[in-house]
Amino acid sequence: MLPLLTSKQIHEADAYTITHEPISSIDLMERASKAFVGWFINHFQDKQQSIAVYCGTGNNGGDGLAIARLLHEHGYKKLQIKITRFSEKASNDFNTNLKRVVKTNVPIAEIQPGQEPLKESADIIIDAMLGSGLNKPLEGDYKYLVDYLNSIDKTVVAVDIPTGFFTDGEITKDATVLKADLAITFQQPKVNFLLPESGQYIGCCEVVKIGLDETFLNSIDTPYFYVEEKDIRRIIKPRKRFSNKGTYGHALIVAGKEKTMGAALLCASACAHTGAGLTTACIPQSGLIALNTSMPEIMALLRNADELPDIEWDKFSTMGIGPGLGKGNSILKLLTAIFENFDKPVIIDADALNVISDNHQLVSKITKGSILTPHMKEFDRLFGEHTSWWQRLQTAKLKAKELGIYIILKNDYTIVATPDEKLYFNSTSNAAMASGGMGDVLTGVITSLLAQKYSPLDACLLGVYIHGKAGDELALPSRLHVVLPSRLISQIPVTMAKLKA
Ligand SMILES: NC(=O)C1=CN([C@@H]2O[C@H](COP(=O)(O)OP(=O)(O)OC[C@H]3O[C@@H](n4cnc5c(N)ncnc54)[C@H](OP(=O)(O)O)[C@@H]3O)[C@@H](O)[C@H]2O)[C@@H](O)CC1
Ligand SMILES: Nc1ncnc2c1ncn2[C@@H]1O[C@H](COP(=O)(O)OP(=O)(O)O)[C@@H](O)[C@H]1O
Ligand SMILES: [K+]
Repeated sequence: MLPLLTSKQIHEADAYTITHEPISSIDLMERASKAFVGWFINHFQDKQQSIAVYCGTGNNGGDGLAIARLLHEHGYKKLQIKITRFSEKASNDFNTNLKRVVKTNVPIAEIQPGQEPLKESADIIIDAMLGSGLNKPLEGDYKYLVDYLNSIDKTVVAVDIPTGFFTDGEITKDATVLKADLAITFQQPKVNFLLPESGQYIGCCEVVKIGLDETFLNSIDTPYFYVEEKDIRRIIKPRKRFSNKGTYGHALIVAGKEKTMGAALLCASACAHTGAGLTTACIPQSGLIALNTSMPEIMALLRNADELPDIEWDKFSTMGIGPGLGKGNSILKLLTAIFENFDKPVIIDADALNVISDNHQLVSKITKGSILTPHMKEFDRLFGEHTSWWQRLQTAKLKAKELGIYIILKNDYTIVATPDEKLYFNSTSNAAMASGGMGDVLTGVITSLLAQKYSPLDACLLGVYIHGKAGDELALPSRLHVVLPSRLISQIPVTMAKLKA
C-alpha cells in the first residue's frame, strides 16, 4: 500500500532522506532531474524540437535548470531557459544549478515582474516554475504568464507538479494552473492528481522514483493510500483442493424489475464468475425466463410487489442489493426487512441507495460492516450536495466511521472509505468502462467476495481492483474504445487467475 502524502509531508520525507541516507540536497535534486530526463528522452526523442524550460527561483526551478543542462548533454539542440524572477528570493540549489547551466551556453532569458511575457514559439514547454512549494493561488505576474502560456496551446510537460496546482486540499473552480499534457511527478502520485477535477489540468501523469527513504514514507501518518498489484496479490486467496461449492458461500442478489432485469442479470453473472459457490437472484416473475435462459447456473427466488419474498435468512452468506431494483414502498419494506432480519454485512448499490436517500431513517439501520457503492450522484443524494471531490473524500471518511460501514465512491480512481478513517485509491480501470451496467458488475463482484469470506475491507479492495483490471486487460492492449459489462464479466476469472499466478 503506497501511503499518499501531502506537500508538507513530502518536504519532510525530502529532509529526512537528505539527513539519513545521507545525500546532499543538490545531489537529491540531480537525482530527481535525472529521473525526469530519463522519462522525457524516451518519449520525446526528436532532438530537433525546440524546448523552452520555464524555471522559478525555488527548488522546482532548480530542477528545471538541472533538466536543461542534462537535456543539453543528451544532445537536445534547441533549448532555451526562461527564469521567472518574480521574487527576490532564490533557493541555494537553484543558484548552484544556475552556475552549472551557465557553462553549457544554453540561452537564458529572465522575465522581470511587470514585464510582458516573452513571445513563446518553442514546440515544447517544460514547466519548472512552481512545484510542491505553492502556498497561495496564482495571481499577478505568475497568473498573467500562465494565462498567456495556456492561450498558445503548446505541449507542456510539468516537472513534479503543474504550476498553480495544489496537490492536496480543495481544487477551486477558478484556479489558474499551467495545463500540462504530461506531469512527471516525483516519488508518488499526489492525492489531487487522482480526483476528477485534475482532468482539466493534467492530461496524464507519470511517477518517477527519486529514492526518498521508503521506511520513512511508510511511517508517515496519512489517511490516503494507493493500492498496487502487490497488495492485491497478498489479499487474493487460491481455490483449494477438496473445496466444494459450500466452501465459497451462497450469495443472494436482490435486484431487477421488469424493465431493468439486465442489471440483475449482470450483477448475478458477475457474482458467479467471481467464484461464489452458489448464487441466487431475487427477481420478479417477469425476469425468470431471462434468468433461466441466460444463466442456468443461477437460482431464482421470486418476489412480487405486494408481499415480502420468503427469504430464508440463514441460508445466505451475504446479499448484493439494488441494481435495477426500482424504488417505492415495496422496496422500502424489503430493505427494512433485510436490515432487521439479516445480521451479516451486505452490499448496497443503485436503487437501494436511492431508497435510503429518500428514507433517511434507514441510514442508521444499515448493518455494520456493510458496503455502499455509490457513484458521485448517489453519494450526494445520500450525504448532501458537494461542490468538490476533496469535500466528498472528507464526508466519505466521516460517514464510514460514524456508520461503521465501507463506502466505495466510484470514479476513475475509485475510492474506498473505511470505518477506521482511511481512504484507499484504486489504480486500475479506464474510460472504456464508462458504460451502463458496469457498476452492477462491480456490485456482483464484491458480493461474491464477501460470500467467499473475504473481510469487508479485502472484498472492497480486491473487488474494485479486479473489476478495473479486467477492464484494463480488455481495453488497453488494443486500445478498445468501449468495453461492455457482459464482456468484462467473462474476463474476471482470467484476471483472477493471473493475480494468483
Ligand atoms: N522530495 C521531493 O519531492 C523533491 C523535490 N524537489 C523539487 O522541489 C520542489 C519544491 O521546491 P520548493 O519547496 O523550493 O518550492 P517551489 O515549488 O519551487 O516554490 C518556491 C517558492 O515559490 C513561492 N510561491 C509559492 N506559491 C506562490 C505563488 N502562488 N505565487 C508566487 N510565488 C509563490 C514561494 O515563495 P514565498 O511565497 O514563500 O515567498 C516558494 O518558496 C518540488 O516540486 C520538486 O520540483 C527536488 O528537487 C528534490 C526532491
Ligand atoms: N472513466 C472511467 N474510468 C475508469 N472507470 C470508470 C470510468 N467510468 C466508469 N468507470 C467504472 O465503471 C463503473 C460505473 O458504475 P456506475 O456509474 O454505477 O454504472 P451503472 O450504474 O451503469 O452500473 C464504476 O465502477 C466506475 O469506477
Ligand atoms: K512545475
